[in-house]
Amino acid sequence: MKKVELRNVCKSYDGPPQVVTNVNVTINPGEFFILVGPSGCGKSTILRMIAGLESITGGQLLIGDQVANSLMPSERNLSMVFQNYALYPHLTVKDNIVFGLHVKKVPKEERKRRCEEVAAMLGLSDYLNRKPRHLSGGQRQRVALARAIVNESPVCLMDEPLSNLDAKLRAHMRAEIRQIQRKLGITMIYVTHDQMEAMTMGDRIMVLNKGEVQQVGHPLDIYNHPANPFVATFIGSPPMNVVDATVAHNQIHIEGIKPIDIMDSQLANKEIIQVGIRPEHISFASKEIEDKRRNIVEVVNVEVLGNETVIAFKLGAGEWMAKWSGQWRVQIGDRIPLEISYDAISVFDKESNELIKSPKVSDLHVFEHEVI
Ligand SMILES: Nc1ncnc2c1ncn2[C@@H]1O[C@H](COP(=O)(O)OP(=O)(O)OP(=O)(O)O)[C@@H](O)[C@H]1O
Repeated sequence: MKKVELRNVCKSYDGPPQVVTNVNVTINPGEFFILVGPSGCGKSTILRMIAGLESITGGQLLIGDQVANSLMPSERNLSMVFQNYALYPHLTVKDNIVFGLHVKKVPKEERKRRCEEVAAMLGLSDYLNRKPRHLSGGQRQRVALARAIVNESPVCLMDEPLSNLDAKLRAHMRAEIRQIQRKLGITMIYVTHDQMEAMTMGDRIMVLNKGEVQQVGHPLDIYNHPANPFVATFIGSPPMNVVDATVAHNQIHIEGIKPIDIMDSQLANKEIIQVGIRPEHISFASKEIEDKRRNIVEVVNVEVLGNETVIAFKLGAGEWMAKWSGQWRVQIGDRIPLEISYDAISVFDKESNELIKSPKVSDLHVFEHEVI
């Protein structure tokens, strides 16, 4: 286990513009840390700088307590799993797994022991004499993982390792990678563009956009308190609905719905704001709800996801989405009553984009530790 620290790390290829700007973060020993963001935001570049496959143009990289900027990749004591697995096609699974140990001149008996151990852990024991072309995508992915683990490096880097797998296998491998990382206690730095993967796997997530860090935090903290509208709409599916609004007479005015009463003083001195609301925080407004809080909207699309229903509806000049648990018989063209309450919304500053107010989280369930 080792920590990895980036201090003001920057990267530009052949002069401006910078593709990575002033990244500051300390990744703790044994942590599962995720870099997530849209295509081209600089995730792979950061990972490759940590691996030593790309030079660092500014700032400092520390691995453990050692400044690593100018160390060769082989001197950094890291293992790496790439998107395309990068297996040697002419070598068997066994030889692929122990290739790095061979290079490091680990004795033969030790190589055999470690290979068998890791193969058993990943369900590869029956395939050790096969060539990669005779394996399925998931099995190849496991070989790449085995090759990274067998090195017993304290830090492992993964660049979109699951993107070539089908949805079911991807979900399975997510859990498997997470369990192995826990078991071995390695520090994991994992790149993905998939916010769901980031939410489900990471101890902490770093959200990037255009080479800049938007927010670093625990998945639920980011979900509940996104630092700005970019993070709010990137994390969560369907994304948070975000719209410009005005503040007047102690009410928030949003085009297409009735004014929302402001219940605290957080918005004093604001005239223009951005309001966000997660689809699951838009509620169905029953008849008992007073008229000034009921909004009748027109449904433009319905997606039934088993025990959840996603409803898209017109709002002002745009479209919003609501997500309700349970099964709802709603049709395109129906007019349905909704409530958007002050407690449910997020508010962002219009100029700085910073979060001013988060919704009240009412459905956080906490298990107390039980002694049996
Ligand atoms: N060798 C290179 N020369 C010039 N620009 C590059 C080079 N490699 C990457 N870039 C640019 O750097 C930026 C960040 O690329 P990077 O591959 O790190 O993004 P990413 O977030 O990993 O994207 P993706 O999810 O699509 O892999 C992009 O704008 C890309 O075009």
